[in-house]
Amino acid sequence: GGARKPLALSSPGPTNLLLEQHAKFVVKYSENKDDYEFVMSEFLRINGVYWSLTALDLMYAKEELHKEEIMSFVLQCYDSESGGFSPAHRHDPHILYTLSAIQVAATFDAMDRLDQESVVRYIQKLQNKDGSFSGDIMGEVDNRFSFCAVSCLALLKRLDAIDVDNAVNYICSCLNFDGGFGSQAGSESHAGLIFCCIGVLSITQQLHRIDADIIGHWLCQRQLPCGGLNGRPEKLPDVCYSWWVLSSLAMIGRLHWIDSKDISQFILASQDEETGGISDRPGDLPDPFHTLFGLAGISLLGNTKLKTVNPVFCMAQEVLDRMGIKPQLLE
Ligand SMILES: COc1ccc(S(=O)(=O)N2Cc3cc(-c4ccc(C=O)o4)ccc3N(Cc3cncn3C)C[C@H]2Cc2ccc(O)cc2)cc1
Ligand SMILES: [Zn+2]
Repeated sequence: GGARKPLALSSPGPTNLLLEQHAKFVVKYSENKDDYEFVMSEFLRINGVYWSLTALDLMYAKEELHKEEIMSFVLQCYDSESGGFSPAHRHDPHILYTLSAIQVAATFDAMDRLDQESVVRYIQKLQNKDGSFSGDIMGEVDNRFSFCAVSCLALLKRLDAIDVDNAVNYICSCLNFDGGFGSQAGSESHAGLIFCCIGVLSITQQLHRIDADIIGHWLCQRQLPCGGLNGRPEKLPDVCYSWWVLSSLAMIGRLHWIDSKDISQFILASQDEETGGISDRPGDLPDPFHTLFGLAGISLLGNTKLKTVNPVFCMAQEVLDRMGIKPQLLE
């Protein structure tokens, strides 16, 4: 009980961006296929490919990975019976992995390798009568899956394949009194779900359905004395929340409301000087997931050593420009 003591940064840690070391960390992580963690993390493998590839792309280093090798891995995850993608060969398909597969193909400009019509049908079948989306045939409903579905279809240029109005109405039915969104109607507000719901409204050009000042206020309250951002009140700061909060603020045109110097310092202090990579907070072990979202957050805050990142898709902006995809952003 009682307010947690603010996370005192033991040492300010690294204050400059260790780009070369992060590129090495990400490449090395995806190469050591034998160790225990790598095998045990098979359930997230294709997501790990998206996190690693996008982190490298933002650092102008995506050539470090072999396009053909990765695209053949992605296609091994394709389940031709359902039209969906699994995390690794012979696992069950899920909308989370289908989004990662499409994001990797888009980044490599290899969308023509995908059986696009079947993927569209897979996503179509996941929409429920109330407009919400399930993640797979097990039927669990979550606004994360609405974001995945709408993002996939936007990248496939096939938003016409679902009932967009019903999907938007379901999202709006989940708006909480504090201006935030949770996983389902009535769920507690959470920064990651606010990102997903604002992302759906941005892609469907419906951002006028929310009050940017009220949500912007809730998002700025996520910043702690140590500079880092948390995902909900009373939680510890975490680098990946800097992405969910900053990208949400960017979509609603309120990014200038947050103290960008302090949050940059928190992300830079979460870098690992020995191994490279970024962890969830200073002193913890780095991983590709937090490395991507830390770099994407720093890019959003204007660091020009990194490519411009699109706040909705968390991919290099140049990829969306090449594909002519323009989600709505409030000024
Ligand atoms: C180490 O424990 C976990 C817990 C959840 C997951 S997850 O896949 O459900 N997921 C993404 C996630 C990934 C990692 C991670 C470690 C090594 C790698 C290799 O690339 O990636 C670590 C954490 C993590 N989480 C959990 C988390 C992050 N910050 C706080 N927590 C509790 C997020 C979780 C959910 C998720 C978020 C975004 C997304 O695009 C996909 C999944 C993965 C590992
Ligand atoms: Zn995290």
